[in-house]
Amino acid sequence: MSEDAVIELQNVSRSFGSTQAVDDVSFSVPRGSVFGYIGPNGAGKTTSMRILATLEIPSAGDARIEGLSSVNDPDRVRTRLGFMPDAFGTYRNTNCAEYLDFYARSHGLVGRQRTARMRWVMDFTGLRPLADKPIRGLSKGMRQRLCLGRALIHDPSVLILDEPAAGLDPRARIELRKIIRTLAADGKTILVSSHILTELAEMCDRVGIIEQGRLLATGSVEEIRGDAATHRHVCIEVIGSTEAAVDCLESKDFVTKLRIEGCRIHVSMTGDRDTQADVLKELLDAGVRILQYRSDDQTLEDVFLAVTKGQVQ
Ligand SMILES: Nc1ncnc2c1ncn2[C@@H]1O[C@H](COP(=O)(O)OP(=O)(O)OP(=O)(O)O)[C@@H](O)[C@H]1O
Repeated sequence: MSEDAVIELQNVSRSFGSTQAVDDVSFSVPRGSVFGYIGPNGAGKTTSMRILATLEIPSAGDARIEGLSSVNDPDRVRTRLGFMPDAFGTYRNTNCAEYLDFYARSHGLVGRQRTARMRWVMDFTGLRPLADKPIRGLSKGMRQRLCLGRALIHDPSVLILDEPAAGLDPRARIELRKIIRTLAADGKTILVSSHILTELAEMCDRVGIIEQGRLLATGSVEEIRGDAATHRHVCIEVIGSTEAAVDCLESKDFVTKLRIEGCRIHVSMTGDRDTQADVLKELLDAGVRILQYRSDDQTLEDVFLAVTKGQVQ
């Protein structure tokens, strides 16, 4: 296990008949951080999360939670792990308090310990006013909170949350984001999947992009933005005439487009971060006086579209 890796997939593969749901995926998540798992429908997110959560056996590779194998040591893994599935079944006449109490008992919590834990979860998730409400009467947002409460009831150190923001309104999403950050600040290690890419950008320390079972990129949002781009957009503001800068830029065949706006030049080019840095050096060497040289930022959606091919299986 790599040092400090609390959640770890090691060359995990899983196939269902001819479908390769997860194909040699490896990544690790250090303690107290949030890792976002992004991918289109059918990419393999749920399958890999279920493998970590001891609910699925990989065809190859291993999944580890705090160094324990989800495959060989599932009982011990379950004590440390809270899993929030993308869909959860409930008994419709059960109320929130009964539901949480059932899971608290299943985890072996007794007496004052169980009462204290129930109280904490109700307060943390904001469910206390709804304690006596039957689950069938809960809104989508409140059901998600209940499901998160269930995952938290035994105070696990690791959380795996499969699409927790799906179907939530904007306010509920913001609240969920805050809850996840609070849990991470409290030392919990969290793996969260989503289609809502901008959500993950703000909530995650690192992200992984998966498509057709293969992990295409991992890193901080900034790193992925930089590495994924094969097209770069730069805005250069010069002092005085733009002529020398334009001459220099036009001599480069990787520069695909120039647009001049007063003393600003908007440049599109093919290449990586090194290319972008080389252009700055060449402009300075050519005597161009540069006031500003900045990337026109890519959104996480742009990155996602650049990295994935839109293939589904
Ligand atoms: N039990 C199963 N039997 C057969 N095929 C399965 C099974 N579970 C998953 N698959 C297939 O494996 C692939 C990956 O599915 P998975 O649910 O892991 O993707 P996902 O990224 O979570 O997708 P979504 O965002 O739509 O939930 C899909 O092609 C799916 O149809």
